[in-house]
Amino acid sequence: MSTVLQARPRNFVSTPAVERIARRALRYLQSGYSVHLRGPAGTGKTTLALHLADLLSRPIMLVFGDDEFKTSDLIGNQSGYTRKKVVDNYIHSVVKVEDELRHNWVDSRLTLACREGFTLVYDEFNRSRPEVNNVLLSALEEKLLVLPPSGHRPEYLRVNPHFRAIFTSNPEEYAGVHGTQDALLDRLITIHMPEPDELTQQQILIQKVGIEPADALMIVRLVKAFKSQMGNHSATSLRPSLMIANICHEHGVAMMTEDADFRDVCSDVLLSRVTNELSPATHTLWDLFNELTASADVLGPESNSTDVSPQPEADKPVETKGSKGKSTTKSKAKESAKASEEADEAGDDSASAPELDEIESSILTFLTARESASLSEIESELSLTRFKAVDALRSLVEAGYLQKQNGAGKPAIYGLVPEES
Ligand SMILES: Nc1ncnc2c1ncn2[C@@H]1O[C@H](COP(=O)(O)OP(=O)(O)OP(=O)(O)O)[C@@H](O)[C@H]1O
Repeated sequence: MSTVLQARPRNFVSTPAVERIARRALRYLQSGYSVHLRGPAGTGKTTLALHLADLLSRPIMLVFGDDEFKTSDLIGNQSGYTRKKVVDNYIHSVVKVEDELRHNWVDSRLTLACREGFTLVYDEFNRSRPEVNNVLLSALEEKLLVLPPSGHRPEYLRVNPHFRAIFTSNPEEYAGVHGTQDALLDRLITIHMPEPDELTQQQILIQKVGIEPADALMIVRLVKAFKSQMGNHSATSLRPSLMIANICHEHGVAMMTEDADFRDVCSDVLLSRVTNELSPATHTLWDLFNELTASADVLGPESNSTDVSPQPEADKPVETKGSKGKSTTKSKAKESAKASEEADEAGDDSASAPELDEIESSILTFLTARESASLSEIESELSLTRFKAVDALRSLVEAGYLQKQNGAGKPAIYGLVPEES
């Protein structure tokens, strides 16, 4: 017996890139064509296929390609017998016995889908041997499914007009994958599924795992950078990113490149996937951790001042932390106002107060209300990208508005520079 699947992919993430592919595929399906989603492992083909099948609002038959498959696994087979015995004893001296033995035919998923007009999702169909899939050729083109000869039922099944098929496949260079007959490809509309873009991967991590946008972005970038440096193009970074995010989220591991547990999780997930030698791969990963740590490591105490991105002279505060000790944010504001008044009186532009851009001002306003926050919190509250947040925080720390506190193994916290007593 075949079970009908009512699939509603949970947390399906639809970003503009996903939406575009989905719209294209849906258009073809609505016009009566079958669609083939092809791409490397982990690009979201199965998820999209089920989403599309769900959009078609018909029951779904899900089949997974398998090298061991026989045609009967697709269309059905004879299963057991029905015996019919008629004993006719109408005239007591004559007994007529009719004994009939019939094979029972059981539809498999393709036959059921064709008969009832369901949507067939044939996942990784090229893992089945090509000759097994031949039965699809007439079903897709002539809309006739050819069944094995039998004296008790028709050998041709007219395909229900609602029947649609969505195929997914990995490229042929993958292990365990067969070539596909041109005749079948010719009947399908093939859409190439590339690696999901950064935004899609980030959104999938946020929605499926429930982590902060900044953490999701950092993991996606780390995995992507590692994969590209290792020259690994056979799989996407989505699955390993999801694994790392899930494990860290469930076990309370700080998603920070300087955290030892985080590094362990990433190493276990990522290094097991590389075909390169382990030692250089480990070095590459460690270099990436350090690079990312450095890029998120906004200017700390004065000792890091060489790290500061240069600012135009006129924008620099009148008093810097290094020259006259720490000033408070409030007193800085007063200083700025005073400096600006003096400058107005003297007609001198050079002493004007440091100008804050929109992002810096919004961070200051946010921290005035919150007192302190981590980089991730600032990013997500103010919807900033990591680079914009880091740049703005660096400027604010350098200008003496903010201070950064590094906690061992915990995210750095930014807060207003306290009032001088
Ligand atoms: N649009 C999406 N929304 C939510 N989750 C997604 C989306 N796309 C992919 N995923 C998630 O990414 C992971 C990989 O997706 P999926 O299994 O669909 O990829 P695939 O291309 O079929 O991989 P394979 O070729 O290895 O079978 C899954 O955990 C899936 O839930």
